[in-house]
Amino acid sequence: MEKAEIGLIGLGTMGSNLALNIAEKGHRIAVFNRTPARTQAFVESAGALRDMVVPCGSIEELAAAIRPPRPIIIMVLAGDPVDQQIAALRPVLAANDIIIDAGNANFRDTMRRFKELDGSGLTFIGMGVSGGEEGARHGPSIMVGGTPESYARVEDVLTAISAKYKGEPCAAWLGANGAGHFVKTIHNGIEYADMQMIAEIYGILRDGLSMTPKQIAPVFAGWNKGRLESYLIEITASVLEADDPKTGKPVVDIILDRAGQKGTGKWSVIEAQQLGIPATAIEAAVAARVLSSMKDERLAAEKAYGANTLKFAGNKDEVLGDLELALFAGKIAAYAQGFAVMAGASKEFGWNLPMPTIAKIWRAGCIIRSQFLDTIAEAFGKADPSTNLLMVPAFVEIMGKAHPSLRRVVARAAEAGLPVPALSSALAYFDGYRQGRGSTDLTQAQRDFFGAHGFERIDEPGAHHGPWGSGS
Ligand SMILES: NC(=O)C1=CN([C@@H]2O[C@H](COP(=O)(O)OP(=O)(O)OC[C@H]3O[C@@H](n4cnc5c(N)ncnc54)[C@H](OP(=O)(O)O)[C@@H]3O)[C@@H](O)[C@H]2O)C=CC1
Ligand SMILES: O=C(CO)[C@H](O)[C@H](O)COP(=O)(O)O
Repeated sequence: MEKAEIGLIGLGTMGSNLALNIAEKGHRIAVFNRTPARTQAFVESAGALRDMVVPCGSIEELAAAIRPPRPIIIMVLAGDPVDQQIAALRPVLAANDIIIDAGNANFRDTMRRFKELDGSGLTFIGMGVSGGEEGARHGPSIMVGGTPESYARVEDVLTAISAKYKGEPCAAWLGANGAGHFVKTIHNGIEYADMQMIAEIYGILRDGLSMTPKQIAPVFAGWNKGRLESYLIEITASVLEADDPKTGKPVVDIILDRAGQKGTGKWSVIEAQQLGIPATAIEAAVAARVLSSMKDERLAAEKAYGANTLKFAGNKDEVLGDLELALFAGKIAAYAQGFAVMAGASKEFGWNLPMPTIAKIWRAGCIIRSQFLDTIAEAFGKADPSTNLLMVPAFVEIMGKAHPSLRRVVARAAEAGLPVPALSSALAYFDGYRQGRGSTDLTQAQRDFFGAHGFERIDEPGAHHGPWGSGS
């Protein structure tokens, strides 16, 4: 039988769809899954692409089915399963073969795997893939980390299977070793913030304005025709329209309000903290998921304090206008934070991350795809990529007009007792960022008072101490 050009391990949601996408683009693919029944089911579902797929019952069979040098994609759960698959592959592979981890790996694991494979003759690529099931099948956004030479060897396949934005492939080499997985992690961190802010606006519409899901759906659908146009806003409208076949109720009304998470949001926040870069909207989004998981405690607290019955103040049409602009302003702050974290990591790890390219390959295929990313790509194309998005001229103008709405929404939500942690964090970040003289002069004085840590003066260089005497 004709050898396959590429291999793939892991036929779950992402792997099976990615394999069909690769096959559809004319690349014969050998596949292996730990549980053989899944391989069988995959082959049966391949339809017209069946002839392009070579099912394998073992790793040895997989290696033998591919034409060397063999590129093999690992698409299994992140963490130990990836190490297990690498360990299983090593004895059956030869020099110049390429192992590509395409799952949501922690970039620190990716860095370690690069080191472990160094000198083995094997090439490693850490590759972030976004777009969920549909994206994997018809065109994801692909973020590659590794050497430019190893990318060159798989570039044709990756660009062929990737999403296209006005004909441009949404796949790119972003830097050495862990760069691709780091960028994917921050993509997901931004995704968390985006989703949380949308959920907060939905909460205001539902609880503050007493609107039903069917009434809220067209609001989001309308917003999707303007500056908020994005995949997440689009699916929000679809989700709110959907009914539960069992009860006939809107699906959202029967879904338990306990959000899951697999780790990438948390890693974004940990890395932001490690780098000393504020990512407060992402942090608030992760914390909101954690708080949501404490359902029993929340129910007990509602009993203790009483259910909130306050309504959101203001004329409905004006409020809807404010909510739309507030969401946009919050989104700008969250993206500013995400890009700032990537700029910090780029410096720290010597990646030289191409910010305009990152914005470009996020314009289609991925979960946070939006029109807005085209504006970011254009803005970063004209500015130093380490500039905070809030200081890029195009965004100074946009944010200047949008922040009063964010302020009104956060203030009214606070008065109505409606939690808007990501929106309010975004606002506080913006206000803190644009405040020339803040209030940490007092923090510095306190630190010096109790710990003799010293402070800088506004009128003299050097380290100074306050006149506290032995008050500490
Ligand atoms: N779902 C999504 O929207 C996205 C997911 N990702 C990432 O892609 C990766 C795969 O996710 P997804 O396809 O959703 O996951 P699924 O749960 O659908 O599939 C998991 C796959 O991993 C395999 N697997 C699990 N543990 C092991 C192990 N110890 N050894 C070998 N194989 C193992 C499973 O094999 P078996 O059949 O034997 O259980 C299965 O093929 C993850 O890293 C995920 O974070 C990235 C982008 C989007
Ligand atoms: O990578 C993805 C989307 O881009 C995956 O869907 C991921 O699982 C989302 O993260 P979480 O499960 O933590 O919400």
